[in-house]
Amino acid sequence: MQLGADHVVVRVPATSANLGPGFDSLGLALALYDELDVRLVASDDVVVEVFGEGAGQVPTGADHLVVRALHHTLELVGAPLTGLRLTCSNHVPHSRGLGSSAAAVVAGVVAARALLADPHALDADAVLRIATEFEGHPDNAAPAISGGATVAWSGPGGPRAVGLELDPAITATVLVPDARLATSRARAALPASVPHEDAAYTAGRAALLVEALARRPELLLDATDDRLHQQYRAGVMAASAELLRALRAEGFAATISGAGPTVLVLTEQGQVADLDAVLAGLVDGVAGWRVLRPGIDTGGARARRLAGAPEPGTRGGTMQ
Ligand SMILES: Nc1ncnc2c1ncn2[C@@H]1O[C@H](COP(=O)(O)OP(=O)(O)OP(=O)(O)O)[C@@H](O)[C@H]1O
Ligand SMILES: N[C@@H](CCO)C(=O)O
Repeated sequence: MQLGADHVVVRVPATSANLGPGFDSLGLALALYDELDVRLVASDDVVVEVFGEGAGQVPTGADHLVVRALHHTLELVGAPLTGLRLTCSNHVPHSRGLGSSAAAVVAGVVAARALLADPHALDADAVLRIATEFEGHPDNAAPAISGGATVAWSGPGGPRAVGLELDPAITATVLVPDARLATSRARAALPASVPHEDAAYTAGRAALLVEALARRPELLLDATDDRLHQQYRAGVMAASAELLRALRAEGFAATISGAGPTVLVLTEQGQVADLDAVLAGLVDGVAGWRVLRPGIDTGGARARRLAGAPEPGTRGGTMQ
């Protein structure tokens, strides 16, 4: 496969995975973005500049996660590997449960796709498959690719995802602590098995959540309850677990976002003032917490060619 462009820009959203009972399957894209500028250079050099989240912390050479995903994708389709200059303007907080690693990987894959002479060689399923190789589970990558709310699953043919209906009244509030937690550490806190009763309880809530998201937001509190992961992770994110408990006791559909420690609260637009009043007593002025209300992203990852061959449609792709 030949390259068809030498300069692309990419925008990819943050994501919140699990949404309570949908462990490793449900996810929601948030309008908080990493923006990247990728230029191929004539040498083999890889130079990465990072502004915002991750600056001074992530690698700045070929081992940068975006570059690894980009090179891996080019290699998969038999395209030549060249040096590049990558500039990242990041707004997705790292290691907080907002899908920063999935955003980086999806950005690398869609950037590689946009560089190809035939970007249609990789459809949205292929992007999800490659991203899942890096992530290990598809729940963040799926909404990062398509936007909106998604349910993702893996079968014999690899990972797949479908978009879910989302009531436009649903609003996402994210409570982001300063404290970081690596996904690997949160996953290590999970037990090898859970009681059948808890699995059945959680499966029922996940099914209900699909309806609550689509048409019945008044059911979000019940629908976001989980017994598979949050209780086991409380020990590695005590402050988030306590905030979650307090918000749910007040009637708000709070969940741990992804592997934590960010807390996601889903409300109807009309409940936002009530939520803010409760948050004023819980986190406002408490050192180390940021309250964000980013809106829900509906477009997913986008890549745009700035030079090279004629520009084909290089959106992150829609899923069936
Ligand atoms: N934009 C980025 N550029 C380079 N590396 C990144 C980027 N974003 C994340 N990473 C790498 O991924 C790590 C965070 O991944 P991790 O899976 O632990 O958390 P997360 O993806 O932010 O949260 P979650 O998976 O729970 O939503 C960072 O420490 C960094 O090494
Ligand atoms: N489903 C994943 C999301 C974080 O990557 C977890 O909770 O571990």
